[in-house]
Amino acid sequence: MITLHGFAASNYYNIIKHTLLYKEIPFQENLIFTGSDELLAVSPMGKVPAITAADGISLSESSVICDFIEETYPAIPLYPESATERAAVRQIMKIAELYFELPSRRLISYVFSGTDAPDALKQEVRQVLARGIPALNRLCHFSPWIAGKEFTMADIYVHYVNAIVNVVGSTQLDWDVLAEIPGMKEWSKTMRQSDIGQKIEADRVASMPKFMTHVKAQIQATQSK
Ligand SMILES: N[C@@H](CCC(=O)N[C@@H](CS)C(=O)NCC(=O)O)C(=O)O
Repeated sequence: MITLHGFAASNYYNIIKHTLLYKEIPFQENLIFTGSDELLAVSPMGKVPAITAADGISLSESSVICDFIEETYPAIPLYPESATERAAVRQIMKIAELYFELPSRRLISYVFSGTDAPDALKQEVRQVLARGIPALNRLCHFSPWIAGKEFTMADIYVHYVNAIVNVVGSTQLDWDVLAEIPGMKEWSKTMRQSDIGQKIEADRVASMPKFMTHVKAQIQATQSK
């Protein structure tokens, strides 16, 4: 059975969890926070998520894990059959990661600590998001799914990317970023209201107290160095 390592407050973790649930693949969850040797043993960069597959091999990096899961468990597919359409799905995922998730993530420590990020940093983040928005506008269909008629890995991926974009936009940038992409908010609502979306959100909310205790301990440890 697959073991999913990490914690339910992580949006990347939830990409993999949603994928496993959607594809009806049995798995167990192993709660590990960042900064532990246990995590380094399964994730060379010490990042969440990681999985240990049925054959004992461990993998990290969410897009790599997504591809591995798809190739190993093709019965309920999350990528189209045609190579061109598969690439289009991956293009949406990559652009969302590079120009939506990663710039927003630069402000996440300020969200957790409840402090205001420096203006220069906010400006840098705004500039990248401002290029990501028209790119996603060009690529996303919402007809009804993000890449078109079929529900794909891009729907799962972008939904959890948006979790970070949303919280950073509202608390640090005073910017409703998703409202800039017509159709995105309605599609987000559908994703949130799905059975799996609701289960993952409930698990995330339940995990928050333990996670915040861990984050505060990390902040204190950094400050006392
Ligand atoms: N590129 C990685 C990013 C994963 C990531 O940044 N995970 C966060 C948790 S949401 C993490 O482990 N942060 C700790 C760190 O960056 O050291 C992936 O796609 O899986």
